[in-house]
Amino acid sequence: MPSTRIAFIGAGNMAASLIGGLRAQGVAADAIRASEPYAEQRAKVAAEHGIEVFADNAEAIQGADVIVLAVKPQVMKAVCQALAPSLSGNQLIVSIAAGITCASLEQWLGVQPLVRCMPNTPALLRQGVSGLYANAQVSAAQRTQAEQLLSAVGLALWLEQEQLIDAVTAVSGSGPAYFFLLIEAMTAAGEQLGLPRATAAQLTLQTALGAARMAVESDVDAAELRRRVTSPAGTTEAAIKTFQAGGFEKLVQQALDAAANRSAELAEQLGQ
Ligand SMILES: NC(=O)C1=CN([C@@H]2O[C@H](COP(=O)(O)OP(=O)(O)OC[C@H]3O[C@@H](n4cnc5c(N)ncnc54)[C@H](O)[C@@H]3O)[C@@H](O)[C@H]2O)C=CC1
Ligand SMILES: O=C(O)[C@@H]1CCC=N1
Repeated sequence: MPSTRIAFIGAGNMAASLIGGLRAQGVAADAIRASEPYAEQRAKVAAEHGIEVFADNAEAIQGADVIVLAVKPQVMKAVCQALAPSLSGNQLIVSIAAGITCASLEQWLGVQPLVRCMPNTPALLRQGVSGLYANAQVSAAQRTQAEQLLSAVGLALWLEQEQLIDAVTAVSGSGPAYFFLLIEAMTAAGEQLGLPRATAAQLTLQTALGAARMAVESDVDAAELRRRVTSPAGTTEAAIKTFQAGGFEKLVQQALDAAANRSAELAEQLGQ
């Protein structure tokens, strides 16, 4: 993104991941600014990425083509309302907040080109995935800018309907935590079976990595890969039958429904 100037409002985990991805792609430090109320966090992000980090949000957005809203959903209204008078009409706003709709952002900021998106924490390793939705004010050039921003840290997938952001949040936004939970549970179970904890952890982690890479790189789907591990009347079948007897698929659906519902609920609670 050679000539695009980007300002991040909030320099926490997700902003730092995005900034790291942009810098790794060769975006110049002086093309990126950020704002952050905590002095310690300002110093950390400035030192790590070589960018200027301001205490004042309005100062950070001066001259920016793209403004990334990376604060928690609960403070978004106050942040936007305070920022609104400092915006110039055609700056592209990219919000990464869970459960904050374009309608709310338009209400707080005025009508602006807006991209609402949902990234995830593997962005830190440039292995993230994001769903993006653009409102009608976003130009083709701004769509490209938003896509380049999110592509710097992983895959970026456009959505035709804003509502689908709730589903993206449930699948991939929160998704890393589900895999971490499985890693925690498998490590603990391996330890219960007598393995030293460190060995159980290594076996689990390398298996997760190997399985994910196989699923990504193979030309057959996950169901077929699973079938190939599962010998008739063997050990895998014994484990899979146990998962399924406990309602595994139904539980996963219920969990993702809960996440999507919470995203919609946040929009209700924090909106307008
Ligand atoms: N953590 C995750 O897995 C994901 C988070 N998100 C969204 O990203 C957003 C940020 O989340 P995180 O980076 O995890 O949180 P975080 O708490 O690490 O970062 C938020 C930052 O905003 C700063 N901040 C607070 N008040 C501010 C203000 N008035 N002006 C400017 N900055 C202010 C905080 O000091 C903090 O550094 C949230 O809206 C969340 O919904 C989206 C996808 C995944
Ligand atoms: O838990 C959350 O609300 C945020 C959004 C997706 C991941 N973390």
